[in-house]
Amino acid sequence: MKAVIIYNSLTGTTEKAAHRIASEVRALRIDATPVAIGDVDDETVADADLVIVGTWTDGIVILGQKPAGAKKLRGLPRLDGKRAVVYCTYAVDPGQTLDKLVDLVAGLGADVIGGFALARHQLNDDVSEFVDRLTPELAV
Ligand SMILES: Cc1cc2nc3c(=O)[nH]c(=O)nc-3n(C[C@H](O)[C@H](O)[C@H](O)COP(=O)(O)O)c2cc1C
Repeated sequence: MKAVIIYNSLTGTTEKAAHRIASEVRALRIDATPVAIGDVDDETVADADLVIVGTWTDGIVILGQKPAGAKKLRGLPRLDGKRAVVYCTYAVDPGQTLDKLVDLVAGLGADVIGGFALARHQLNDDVSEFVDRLTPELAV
């Protein structure tokens, strides 16, 4: 099992989450690599069994929230036949960001098996809960 964590980060929170997810997943003896969205190429996803995609919440605090970098995300390599999990980080309220991110990544052809919104003020706790929820899927 090999997992890749693709992150889109502006100020570092989503990147930090990606690295923390990677280290928690590695603690389960599963290969996990964080990759910034700008560094992703076809090879990054080719041999991944699970693709985790994370971005930050962009909106007007509690209105019109959406996944940041949608254009970049839509430009990722196709994920046909891949299982994927998504996450967004947020400050106050992610609104529909996660659902929109699920749709976006499903649009790349992935089978999206779950998603999680991570609050930036309790990032470590939320990452732990996220990885706990993910653990049964990682055993497959
Ligand atoms: C332009 C902009 C708009 C944002 N809009 C929202 C929002 O509508 N709701 C929210 O909860 N957080 C919002 N945030 C906060 C970010 O989603 C949050 O801080 C996130 O963790 C930042 O991730 P990053 O450090 O990886 O860029 C916004 C941040 C920016 C810069």
